[in-house]
Amino acid sequence: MRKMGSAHFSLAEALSIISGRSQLVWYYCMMMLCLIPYSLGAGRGHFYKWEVENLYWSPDGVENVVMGINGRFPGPTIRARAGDIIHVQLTNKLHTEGVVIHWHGIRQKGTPWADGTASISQCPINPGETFNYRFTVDRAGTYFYHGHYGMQRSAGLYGSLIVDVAEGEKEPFHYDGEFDLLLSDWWHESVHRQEVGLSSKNFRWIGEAQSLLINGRGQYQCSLAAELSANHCNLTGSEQWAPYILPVLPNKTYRLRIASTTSLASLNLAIGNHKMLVVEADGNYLQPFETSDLDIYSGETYSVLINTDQDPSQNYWISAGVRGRKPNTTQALTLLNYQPTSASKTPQSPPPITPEWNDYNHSKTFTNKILALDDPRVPRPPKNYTRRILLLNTQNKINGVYTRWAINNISLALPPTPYIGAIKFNLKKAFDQAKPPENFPQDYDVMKPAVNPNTTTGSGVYMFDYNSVVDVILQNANALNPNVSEIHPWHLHGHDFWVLGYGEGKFTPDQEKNFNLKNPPYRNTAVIFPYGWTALRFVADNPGVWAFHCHIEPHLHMGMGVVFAEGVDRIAKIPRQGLTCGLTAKRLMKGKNLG
Ligand SMILES: O=C1O[C@H]([C@@H](O)CO)C(O)=C1O
Repeated sequence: MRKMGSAHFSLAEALSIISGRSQLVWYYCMMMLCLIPYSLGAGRGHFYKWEVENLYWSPDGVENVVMGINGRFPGPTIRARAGDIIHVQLTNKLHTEGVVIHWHGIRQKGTPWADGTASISQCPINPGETFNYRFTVDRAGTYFYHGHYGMQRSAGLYGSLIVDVAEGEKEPFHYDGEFDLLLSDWWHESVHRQEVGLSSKNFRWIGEAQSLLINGRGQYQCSLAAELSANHCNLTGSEQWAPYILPVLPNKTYRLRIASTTSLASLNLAIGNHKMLVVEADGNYLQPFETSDLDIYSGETYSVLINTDQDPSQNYWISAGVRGRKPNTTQALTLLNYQPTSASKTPQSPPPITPEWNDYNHSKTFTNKILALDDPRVPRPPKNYTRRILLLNTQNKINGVYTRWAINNISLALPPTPYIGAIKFNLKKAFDQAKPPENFPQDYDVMKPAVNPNTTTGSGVYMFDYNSVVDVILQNANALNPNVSEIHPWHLHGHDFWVLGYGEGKFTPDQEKNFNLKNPPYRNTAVIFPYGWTALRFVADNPGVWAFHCHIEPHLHMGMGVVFAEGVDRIAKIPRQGLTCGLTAKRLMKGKNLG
């Protein structure tokens, strides 16, 4: 039954996900009772056996070390149907560091211990050890997975996770074929060196990426577009860094599933001569809208439809370039290759030009077009909230020497005991018991550097009443240097939220009257623009402990995140596998039951 890659797994395993009590389940299965849930329509199971290891690889033509899975970079694509059960048996083959994998956009209803966030939902998996991720993919959509320990996502630990509609269900749009595009940025400096630079007394910023990658492939030393110059890439197509080409037939509709797992870059994607119809974001359907270029921030996913209605004797560039930071990285390129035209035919038109990096009006116009589809599958927000918290994002110093990011003047320092165990077993020494602040001083000037940039680290938790409606106002501000405020894409684990609105400057309660309660997009990642605010609403209906953080990897490393928790007392038995560190390990050693 078990082999490398994907396979259906046993009914018993399927059941153990549903109940979280594998031994009992085996017993019941022996009694043949396990047939009942299957006949009631439980999803199909997919079993994957993965090994995470460092590999020599050339993502952009320069040999480097990447964090891969089963000898590949990026990791294998998971493909399932809504309602299916995924079981990834993950073995850590790294030599000297732990690892975890987060299933980005999957809400982990009933399986909060499988969220794959080190210090929050589990202990890092030690070298040589194996952890079983079992969870249900409850909704069709475009997702991805990635490392969530230190900066392992930046090291290349990521892959696509695609969920099709359940058998017999239909998408609200038609397409003839599809491609997955996983976008990332790539540094030649090792992630270990980057982490040291960011955490040292003499702060060293990572700088801009050397390359942008599409499905793990970029070109650093040469250009695909520079046909007549010596700099033209000389490729056979079999290189690890040869572009992932999209072969299409004329007069068809294709779905491109686009996910950004970038460490730092905000991107803009465009296809020469082709418009895109945007239909899905973060696993939720959108009111379709047409665009000639698409902004995508780290942690976001989109589906777009394109019609291959252009001259079929030509090929067309697909390009992705940096937005929101002064770019120092060349565009990523690949080809929309009309069949039977040869893929070696260079497009007639040059690659689309990325809008100016600081043309924020362009980004805001795009963002404001993103609205939920009028469809019962996309939930609408409750009209009122139970609790509202304001989160001020600032860049700070600690003791005048370390550079960090802070939320309401606390910079997140993750503790060694996973919160999920610490809260469930009331281990008060495991993290700061003081409630983290819910707002910031009224007179804080978001347009200027902080008067006193000093901050402290903390590990407190925002605890929400189960089923309460929470509003979060993310407030951006000036960074340490004058006239600098950056883009931050915030990602919430365990939930989707409604994006009720965006605004400029400091949020004031009277702006609530402009909130979109009718058809706000339902997402798991939303951006705050420089000097602006973003208002989110979600229902705290998923028992667990959930990270909410800036998806820019170095920013999270520098403390830009908070921890949310709700209904932890309702969590069924947490598998011991994930709790064998910190104070939960001590509890296990004392022989105390973790149930
Ligand atoms: O966190 C960051 O640090 C640098 C800069 O602010 C200090 O060098 C930068 O561009 C960030 O996004």
